[in-house]
Amino acid sequence: MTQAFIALGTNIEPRENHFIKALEMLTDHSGILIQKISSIYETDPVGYEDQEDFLNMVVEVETDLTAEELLRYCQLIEERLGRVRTIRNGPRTIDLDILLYSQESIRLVDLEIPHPRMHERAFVLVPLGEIAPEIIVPGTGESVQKLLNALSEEEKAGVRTWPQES
Ligand SMILES: Nc1ncnc2c1ncn2[C@@H]1O[C@H](COP(=O)(O)OP(=O)(O)OP(=O)(O)O)[C@@H](O)[C@H]1O
Ligand SMILES: Nc1nc2c(c(=O)[nH]1)N=C(CO)CN2
Repeated sequence: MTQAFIALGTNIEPRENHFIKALEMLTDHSGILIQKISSIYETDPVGYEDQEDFLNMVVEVETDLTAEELLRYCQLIEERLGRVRTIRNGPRTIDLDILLYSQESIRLVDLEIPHPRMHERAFVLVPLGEIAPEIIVPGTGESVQKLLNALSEEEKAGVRTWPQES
């Protein structure tokens, strides 16, 4: 079994429902065992900013799928939940990104692990840091906590616990 981390994001309502359905589909696969689930965070959109806020979270799994098989299954979940690709970085019902697959570095045409943009994204590092602060991100030689500490206060302020207390 291999330890892997998957980031989930959604910014089309019903956002929480998309997370529930995606987690159900991950649970349903006999080759995937969910180990840890982070809190859900509400996050300012990064990249393309003229869109609704996201919900983001990270799950740790143990899997006997290869990294490519895991990618295909994540893409099946995206398809089943009705994801339509329009604008780059634009709105989505659900996005599943494989962040880490054991301590492997993988560079294929359609799969790069560690996820190439994870170390600069507070919406990934905050939930990942909640469940796996000590994990080293291959290629950087740094722990998730260290990468998180390197982000600016402004970047971290774009990631808030959810639901918000009123
Ligand atoms: N680690 C990875 N996890 C998921 N998809 C990946 C990964 N590495 C490469 N990809 C590829 O990225 C392609 C584009 O993914 P997608 O449309 O979800 O991008 P995006 O979510 O808009 O942007 P980003 O990748 O910056 O989060 C997918 O078809 C997939 O093959
Ligand atoms: N806050 C936030 N911003 C994003 C997200 C995301 O999941 N959360 N995903 C993107 C492309 O994958 C682009 N921008």
